[in-house]
Amino acid sequence: MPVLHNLRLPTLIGRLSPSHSILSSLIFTLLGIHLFITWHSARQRLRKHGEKAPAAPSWAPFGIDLLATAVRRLISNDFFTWSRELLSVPGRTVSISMIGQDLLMTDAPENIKAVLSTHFSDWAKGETFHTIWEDLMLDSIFASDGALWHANKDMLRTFISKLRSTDYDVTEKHISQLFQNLEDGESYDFFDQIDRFSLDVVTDVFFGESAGTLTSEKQPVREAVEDMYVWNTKRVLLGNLGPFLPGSPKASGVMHSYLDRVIDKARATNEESDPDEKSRREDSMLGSLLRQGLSRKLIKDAMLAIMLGGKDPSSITLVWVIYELARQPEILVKLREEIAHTVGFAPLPTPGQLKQMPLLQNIIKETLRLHPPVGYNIRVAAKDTSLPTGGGLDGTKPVGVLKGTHIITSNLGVQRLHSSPAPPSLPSFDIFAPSRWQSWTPDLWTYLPFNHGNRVCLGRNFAMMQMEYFLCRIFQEFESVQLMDEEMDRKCLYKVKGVDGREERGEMKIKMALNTKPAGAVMVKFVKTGKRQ
Ligand code: HEM
Repeated sequence: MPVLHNLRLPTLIGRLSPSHSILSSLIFTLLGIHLFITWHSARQRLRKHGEKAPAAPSWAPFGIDLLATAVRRLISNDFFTWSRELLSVPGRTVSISMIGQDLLMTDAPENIKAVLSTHFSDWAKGETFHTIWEDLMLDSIFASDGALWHANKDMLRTFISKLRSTDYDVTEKHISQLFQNLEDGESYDFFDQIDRFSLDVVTDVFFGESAGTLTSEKQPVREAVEDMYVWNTKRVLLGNLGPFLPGSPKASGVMHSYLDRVIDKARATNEESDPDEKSRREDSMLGSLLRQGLSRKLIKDAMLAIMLGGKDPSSITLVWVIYELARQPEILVKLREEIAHTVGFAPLPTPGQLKQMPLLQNIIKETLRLHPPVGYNIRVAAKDTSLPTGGGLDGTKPVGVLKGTHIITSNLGVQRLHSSPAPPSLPSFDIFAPSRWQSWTPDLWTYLPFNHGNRVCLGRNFAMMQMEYFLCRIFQEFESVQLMDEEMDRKCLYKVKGVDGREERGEMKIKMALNTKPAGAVMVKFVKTGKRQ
């Protein structure tokens, strides 16, 4: 080693024999020819399908600067603003070249439609995504393609798509627990509470046994899921290099031992003392899968789909509803009037009554528009293909896409930037205004919180029922909700630089960790009737 260390490269080359020099020149020439042919044939293949999308500006070799910016903006919860800046090009589609890989990003409705629907079979979740998320998702529906995805979908659809009357009873049981947690006049991190509520409900409904997080101090499962969301989202940004970074074996272990415990308990507790409870357990998804004699692995795939799909997105939507209503209390006053007229404050709402509450429906629609929990989707091209628009100088030509190229479609972007100009009577698309829905119907592909196409959310009816029921119940119980701005400020959640350079309170930032959610704790205090503070 010390000998080699003392040799400089020119000295080393000078000492090579003539036959070695010829050989190395030959190798370099062949390598150069190979690279040229690969580049040329890729260009030809690309041209067959369309033009290039404009490139995101970059100055460093191999787009290292873009990677650094992506990671920095991700960590500072500023990814949405960055993606918006990048997408302000005529065709709303950019090509981002980082560490030797091309990534496309788009919020053009035509392109989103092509990826999710009209060219569905050209796109997949892909092997990279599967490998990165395997420690959390196994082979569940969220990480599978092709025949495996079809099998997962057929299995889950039976259980998720139809609502049962007992779902309301289970929801009510956990709402009562949540109210007990909230009514002591303290302030709470609302996401923490609502996320526990959602997990307890979905596990109770689909596994026949609640995770019981609303009543426990420690939250190992939720913390493990969050750890994996945050770390794996960063790995996803590295594209094909992401799988080379380690996963989170500890967090994954916590998750899997929880699932094992639930399965073992469900197998063991066939002799339930309460006959109603016993039959509800047997009717649950887990009860049914166990009766079918499916392998533990397949059962876990299904349980993970329920836990991941059923917990975060509904919790995120509800925390944004509460955040927005606390900032616009006049909307909450109107909502309570609607509740008073339709249900009253004492009886439990029926499914029919919930559907007859236009303001409640519009509040949910508007929240899902402004704050979609699945703000971005990622896919990879399964073959050479094209996107209908975004290529060429004016951004109107089809974009050619080579097999293996990843694409990020931005639901957040398209839902805040309607393709046609907003009528002057409508508020800006960046503002929370449920009233816009009284006179506005978006085009199909500009509003897709549950996605459209083949991979549309299987749990959307369940989610809508949960959110409608929850919001009606909480505002039957509580008259108002206050944002604890000072507590949030202390945690430095959403400070921005004001005009005079001093920090002031801005909009809550958006954190991207698989899903898109408030970057900081939404600290709230709920106030009961007659207890206004
Ligand atoms: C506000 C609540 C919800 C929103 C906004 C939402 C949104 C979405 C979106 C955008 C997708 C597509 C993801 C992708 O293509 O990668 C999806 C898929 C899915 N969702 Fe939801 N979801 C919600 C609630 C739920 C609930 C409560 C469940 C189950 C109980 C659920 C189960 C699923 C499943 C199983 C899929 C996979 C569909 C497939 O890949 O074929 N979701 N959801």
